[in-house]
Amino acid sequence: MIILEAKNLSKIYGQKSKGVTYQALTDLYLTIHQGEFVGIMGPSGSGKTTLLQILGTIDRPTSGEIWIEGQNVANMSDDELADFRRKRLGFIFQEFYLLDALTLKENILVPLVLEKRPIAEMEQRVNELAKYLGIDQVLSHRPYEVSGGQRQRAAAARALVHSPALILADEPTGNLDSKSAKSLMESLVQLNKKEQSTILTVTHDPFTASYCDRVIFIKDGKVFTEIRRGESRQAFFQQIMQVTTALGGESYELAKSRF
Ligand SMILES: Nc1ncnc2c1ncn2[C@@H]1O[C@H](COP(=O)(O)OP(=O)(O)OP(=O)(O)O)[C@@H](O)[C@H]1O
Repeated sequence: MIILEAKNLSKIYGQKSKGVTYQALTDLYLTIHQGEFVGIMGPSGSGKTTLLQILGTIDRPTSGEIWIEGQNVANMSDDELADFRRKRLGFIFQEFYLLDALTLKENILVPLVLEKRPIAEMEQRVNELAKYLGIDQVLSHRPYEVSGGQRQRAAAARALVHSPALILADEPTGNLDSKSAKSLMESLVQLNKKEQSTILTVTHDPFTASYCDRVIFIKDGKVFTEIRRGESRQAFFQQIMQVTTALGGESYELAKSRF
């Protein structure tokens, strides 16, 4: 089943009347199926964050269509979008955006409370996710009382708690050390398999991307190429490195040493 379909997507920043415009996305097409774990990579400035924000309905495209679960979100009003975003999407950012005044458990519960779900159901769901993500022992702690890796696991649990149609992540491992990054990605893969959740993540890190089923490379606001993972994650990592090198950009010597 197709969860997300973007057609002919373009984004122009700035105002034509002022003569200062920048075309960040050009006629981009993208299809994501249910249960897929997809990475988006590309050089700095290629349009990755712009794409994620538009797919996440945080920003609007200049033209084109975005269908999520069969609904054209580009046609929705701001109020409809806010409702749709809250109910059907989940977000994980590089900065964890947890509320310091709340415990991890309360932070994770926020999306369910907003949906007014029954308390017993909420408890069960949070405990189940926390166990999967290995944070069940620290649920009563506040964000500043746990490690960065645990904070990001809590943020992942919050993104998943209401079983959204699509989870959008922007550099989820960007603030994590390599060990925490590895275990976060392993947990996300496990959850993705178990819950058939659909995850789309922007990353500049080939190691993080190697956990995805498919990686789409963006260049100059268009899809440059895409590659799919076979049996071996290590072989996929090498492929990702090759495309990244072909596209130009940073050196990833450090990433290599993580296997
Ligand atoms: N609000 C804005 N107004 C004008 N130009 C913008 C705006 N936001 C982004 N851009 C430009 O659009 C292009 C794409 O930006 P975007 O942040 O999507 O790239 P990116 O691939 O995520 O880059 P990075 O890897 O460095 O985060 C860049 O050239 C950027 O300068």
